Amino acid sequence: MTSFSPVVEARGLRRRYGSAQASGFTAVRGLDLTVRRGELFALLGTNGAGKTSTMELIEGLARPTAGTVKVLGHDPFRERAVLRPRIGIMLQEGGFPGDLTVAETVTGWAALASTPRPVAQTLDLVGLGERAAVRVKQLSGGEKRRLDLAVALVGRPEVLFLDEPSTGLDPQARAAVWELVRELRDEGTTILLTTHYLEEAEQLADRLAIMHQGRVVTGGTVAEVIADRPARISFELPEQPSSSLLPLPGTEVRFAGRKVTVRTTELQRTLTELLGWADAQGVTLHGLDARSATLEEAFLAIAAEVGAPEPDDEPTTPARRRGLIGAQR
Ligand SMILES: Nc1ncnc2c1ncn2[C@@H]1O[C@H](COP(=O)(O)OP(=O)(O)OP(=O)(O)O)[C@@H](O)[C@H]1O
Repeated sequence: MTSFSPVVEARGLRRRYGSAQASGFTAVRGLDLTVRRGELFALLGTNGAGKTSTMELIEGLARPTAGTVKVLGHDPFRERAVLRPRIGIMLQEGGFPGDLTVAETVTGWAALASTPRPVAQTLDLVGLGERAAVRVKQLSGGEKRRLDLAVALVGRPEVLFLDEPSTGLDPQARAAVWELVRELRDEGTTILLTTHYLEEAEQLADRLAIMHQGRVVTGGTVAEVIADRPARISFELPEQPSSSLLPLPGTEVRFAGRKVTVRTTELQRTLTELLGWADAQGVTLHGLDARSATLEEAFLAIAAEVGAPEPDDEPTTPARRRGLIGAQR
């Protein structure tokens, strides 16, 4: 495998729970995903979109119903023993024995690695240094989450899989986890994480994909994902305007009293036209604000646009028709 080969490459992945009959459910429906060496890739999606089901296939914890997945050039399910020392996995629930202490738990996992981090250093990294002697069953929810992260990190993995790493953490602990994840990426670790926090993806991800109903609906950098979404300009006029007064072709203009909101896919051009109009009219645009779409707006629009789940054999969604699927580069 060359340094240009992807670290994770999934093609046409499918995962079906239960039987092939009507009682079964296909949670992953032909998913393509590429994670490059050294990048931090975030997998986002609505509840039940299939993120965890996908992660488990990539982690080698389950076998795909169809399609292929390679991690560091290996089949993660069949070549688990080869991959195990090179990857770190943080599951949604670590489920470690409650009677062991924090230090004993991490020491046990360190023993499986060829060049582990020192246990004390690992616990300090995740903010559990003071809790080393505490039994796992006595940890708070947030502390358990940090123990899950410590176990994933202790083997100095080349690739780190983090399933909702900051869920259940208070804002301070979440910021600390983000900082740690950033440091690990900067040291060269490839990271694939799932999250419900769009801010987390915006802050951390080099690239991301948004899943819905078992498929990747859109992907790319944050800027690429939001590029298709209309930007918004808002301002207030001194008196209630009439729509004919605002010559802004190709935009959607809404009036609420004196307040005006303009949605446009060409922010610079519309803003130039608007300012030219205001200048010519001698009008002051109070509280003028112009901003690109946010990731949250893109996410909500995707969730709203894609309709009810299709039958398994019907691979057509509005998003697929728009050519968005597989857009991640
Ligand atoms: N063991 C199972 N048997 C049957 N269906 C399952 C099983 N596990 C998951 N599912 C279903 O597969 C779908 C995808 O679940 P998954 O946990 O992968 O989604 P997710 O994107 O991780 O969701 P969340 O954001 O809520 O954690 C859901 O509809 C879920 O009910």
